[in-house]
Amino acid sequence: MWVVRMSAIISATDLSRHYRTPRASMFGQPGQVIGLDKATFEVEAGERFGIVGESGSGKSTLLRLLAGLDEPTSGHIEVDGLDISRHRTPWGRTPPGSPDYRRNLHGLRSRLQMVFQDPMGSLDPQMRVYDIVAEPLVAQRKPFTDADVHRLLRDVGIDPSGARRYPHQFSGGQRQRISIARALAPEPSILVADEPVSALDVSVRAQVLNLITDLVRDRELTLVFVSHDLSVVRHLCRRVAVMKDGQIVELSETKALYANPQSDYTRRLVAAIPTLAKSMSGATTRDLLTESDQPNERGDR
Ligand SMILES: Nc1ncnc2c1ncn2[C@@H]1O[C@H](COP(=O)(O)OP(=O)(O)OP(=O)(O)O)[C@@H](O)[C@H]1O
Repeated sequence: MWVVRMSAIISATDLSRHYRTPRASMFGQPGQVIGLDKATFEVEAGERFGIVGESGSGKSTLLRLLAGLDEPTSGHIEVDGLDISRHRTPWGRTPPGSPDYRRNLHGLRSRLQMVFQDPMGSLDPQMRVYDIVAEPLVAQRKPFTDADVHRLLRDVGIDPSGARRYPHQFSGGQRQRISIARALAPEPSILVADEPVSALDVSVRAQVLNLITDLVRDRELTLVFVSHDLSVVRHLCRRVAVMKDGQIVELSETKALYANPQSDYTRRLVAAIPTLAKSMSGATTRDLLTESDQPNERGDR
């Protein structure tokens, strides 16, 4: 029998990020906080990969490294064939990158895009929706037309007639749709979603989750989805990494993780976190979407 092994699109080996903290006194030594400690994992192309953990467990630190927004203090990271492992010095400084590194980082911008937790905070309130969605294309000097921007808006369920408006004229759910359109604009191969629904009203969470699921499937994207809520990850992800104190304490197929959590920490997470399904009267995200999801402006909150 042939075993088809998919290729890793993200590969991290012993990836660490230690933060320096200021000296407590004039003669004291600066302290250190471990944001991420020797994380090793791979994400396969086209996979939906979840990262869960309580506040302070290192999820954002890991994401920043994946997105090239920060540099590790040690370890290796490769995203879509691009090595972005430039190390910070122990003094917290970043050495100038080699031309290869800078080229890789530039390449990463079009291959990996992020959707953040708070759509209001991540969208420039002074920019019109059209310019927000086109921004990555302008930054990467990619040619585009009005029709491209309008199609992106339609793809996320926003009527293109709203393209001249500003973010505050939309509801929270719609603003998150606009950030998703912006993330999709450069046609990335990887979408990283950092708690994309936790700032949204419970009634629209399922709609946005289903939108992400559909877009990821239709565009054959790799999804890295971060949440402190295991129930959300359960609906979306094939595998999940559980983080605690900067370490990956468990990494397994989502089903196995729920059926047979290996660590006490994971068991506690599974048992303790209120589930999306429970908070929505037992309906699954898919059920909720099929009931009614044709958002109108300010229709979803
Ligand atoms: N810039 C920084 N300087 C110092 N310590 C930091 C910095 N950023 C993060 N940390 C520390 O690193 C650890 C991991 O933080 P991180 O933000 O990655 O966790 P998280 O799981 O994303 O938490 P949350 O869900 O609250 O965002 C925490 O102890 C945090 O205090």
